[in-house]
Amino acid sequence: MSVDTLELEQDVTTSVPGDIRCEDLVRIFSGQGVEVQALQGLTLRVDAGELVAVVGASGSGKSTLLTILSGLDTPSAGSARVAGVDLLSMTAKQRVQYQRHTVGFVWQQTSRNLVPYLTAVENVALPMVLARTPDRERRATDLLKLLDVAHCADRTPSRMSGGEQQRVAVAVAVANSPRVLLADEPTGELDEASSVEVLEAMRGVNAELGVTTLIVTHDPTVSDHVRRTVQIRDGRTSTEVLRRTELDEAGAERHVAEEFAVIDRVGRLQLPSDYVQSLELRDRVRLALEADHVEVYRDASRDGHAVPEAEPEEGSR
Ligand SMILES: Nc1ncnc2c1ncn2[C@@H]1O[C@H](COP(=O)(O)OP(=O)(O)OP(=O)(O)O)[C@@H](O)[C@H]1O
Repeated sequence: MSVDTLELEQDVTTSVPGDIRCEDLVRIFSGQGVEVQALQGLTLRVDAGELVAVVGASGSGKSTLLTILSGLDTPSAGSARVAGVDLLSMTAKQRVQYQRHTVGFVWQQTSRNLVPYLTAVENVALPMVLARTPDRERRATDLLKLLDVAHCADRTPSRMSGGEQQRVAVAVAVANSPRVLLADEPTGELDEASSVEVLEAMRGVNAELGVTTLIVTHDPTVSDHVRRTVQIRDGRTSTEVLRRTELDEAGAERHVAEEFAVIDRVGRLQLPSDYVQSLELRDRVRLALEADHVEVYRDASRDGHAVPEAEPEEGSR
């Protein structure tokens, strides 16, 4: 389905760069004398209209980040802004507005996304009833078509597959034209084929509606469906994989994926653990600044070798 058949209320022209901006985000959970630092200075920027996946091992802080971005939890320190809204200083009333209009969510549990006794079209129309959006049924029908689940319009969730339920859930999440769509493990309960359908449907919604989309998952295959994948490790963004398509000499398309380390505002970066392990780096490393790159060396003094002298800086005595 093309965009012109779906009336868009999304005004992407008013979007400013950096629809999601988290800086030095910290979330500490404390209880029974134990403190857990779920987020340890996380920095993340997602521009308007981008589709980004956040991946990471269990316990790395993905859900904590998403719960904060959805306005259900507040960070202990740092800053978090979504579509210009400061999540640390929202009033209760602003929070309701934020959750109703600025962000849409898709949760892992299909049962959490849909009302079981309503049909698909009624589920999609429901958030629009609360927002008093006109022409609800037509928009709901158009969204179901966009998500390729028009055939489910009159079915209740129990008569749909898991993948169909999640695609209807995406339609519900974007019903009120949010600026940002957040999804927490949207394919967590699905088989591989259904997961691909849901991820492709989310990609379609991102492309057609221009809604900034963040998918949080532990499924590394999500990288095949998005152009940017951010890896969280120990409550911090560590690396990013950017994918692009280029033409080779014969004019054939090929997909290229490049991995980058994330560097924060003050210059901190985390080396990939396989680099650290393969060179047995620990405690400290020696850095050398070259014309267009930085070199990282194992601390030779630990190995009992003489430490090579650093080159004197030009102009120094
Ligand atoms: N309410 C809470 N109270 C105490 N600790 C918590 C709470 N929520 C999360 N944590 C801890 O914070 C850390 C990060 O948890 P989080 O759920 O964000 O990770 P995750 O990457 O989403 O993991 P998973 O993929 O298993 O869902 C974990 O060590 C977790 O045990």
